[in-house]
Amino acid sequence: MTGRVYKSTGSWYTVKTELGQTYECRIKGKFRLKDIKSTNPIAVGDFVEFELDTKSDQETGVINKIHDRQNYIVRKSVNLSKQTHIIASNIDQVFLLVTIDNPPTFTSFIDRFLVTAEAYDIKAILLFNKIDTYDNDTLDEVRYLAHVYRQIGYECIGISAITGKNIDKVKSLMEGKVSMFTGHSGVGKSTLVNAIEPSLDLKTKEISMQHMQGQHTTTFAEMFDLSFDAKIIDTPGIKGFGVVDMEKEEISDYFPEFFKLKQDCKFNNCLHIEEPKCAVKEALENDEIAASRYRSYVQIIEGDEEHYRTDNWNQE
Ligand SMILES: Nc1nc2c(ncn2[C@@H]2O[C@H](COP(=O)(O)OP(=O)(O)OP(=O)(O)O)[C@@H](O)[C@H]2O)c(=O)[nH]1
Ligand SMILES: [Zn+2]
Repeated sequence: MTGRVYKSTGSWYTVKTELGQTYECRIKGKFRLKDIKSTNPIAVGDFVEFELDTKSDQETGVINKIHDRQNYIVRKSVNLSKQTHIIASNIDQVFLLVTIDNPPTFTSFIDRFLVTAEAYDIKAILLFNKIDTYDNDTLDEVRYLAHVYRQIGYECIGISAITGKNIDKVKSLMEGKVSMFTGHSGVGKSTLVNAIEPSLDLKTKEISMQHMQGQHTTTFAEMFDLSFDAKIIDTPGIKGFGVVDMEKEEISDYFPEFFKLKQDCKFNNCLHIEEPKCAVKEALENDEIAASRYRSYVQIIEGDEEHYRTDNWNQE
């Protein structure tokens, strides 16, 4: 039978068939995946083949095949260096919640997120939340940022998880798809998910607090079916959106507006930093590329993590 993994607790996987039946499944014997050094062979979101285990009293299943993944997000495993933990797979889109203040979301953070989404090959959408609280200047800032990111090709929506403004738009984007939500603590992720599906009580907060208190709770991603043909993957206790190792040379490929210009740079291995006749820098000088995007790019290239975290320059 074919099914999809909704939950994993280490040795057992909750698998749901197309008909909506769920089975607790195990993996039989050694299960290796080529090319991925992973601590877990099967992740939430995976499509798998399984057989019912007739020997046991309860109806359980044995997974014997995993379908190729469209994409997947990973976390570095704490103990085993070079090994990664696959958090979830086959994700159609990820929504980044952005607030201008309370808490502030800087463009450096947005751009890091977008680079990661590009590297993972997952569609990213920006949701500017709490617009019910903004004065005119702050709304101008939202409009400016939305303009910058729309120009690059990212969908941007101003929303309020409290008043319900544009929640219908978010819901219609979610139809027929698997979505994730991310953003700084306090941007309104729980409030938004609650506005989208009031009956769904995600455990995000509870579990991440246990996590912080140092209890040995291992947290796992989980997929939920919503009432309107949409799925959400919740990743309790997992900060951010995973990590991708990138070579310096490939970073600009994940800035779509830079990538488009790359062929016009004099050097085909141009890093768009010091090189002469660089199409990206020319575009920057002509205001065809946002200065904040270029700054984010340079920060990532320099790998200046400390600077990135403490950075609080204003978005223009
Ligand atoms: N005015 C207003 N307040 C909001 C909105 N969305 C969320 N909030 C408030 O912002 C605070 C944080 O919201 P949460 O939904 O808990 O934020 P979160 O992103 O889930 O936070 P973490 O669980 O820490 O990651 C709460 O007090 C919410 O009521 C909004 O659209 N407008
Ligand atoms: Zn260049």
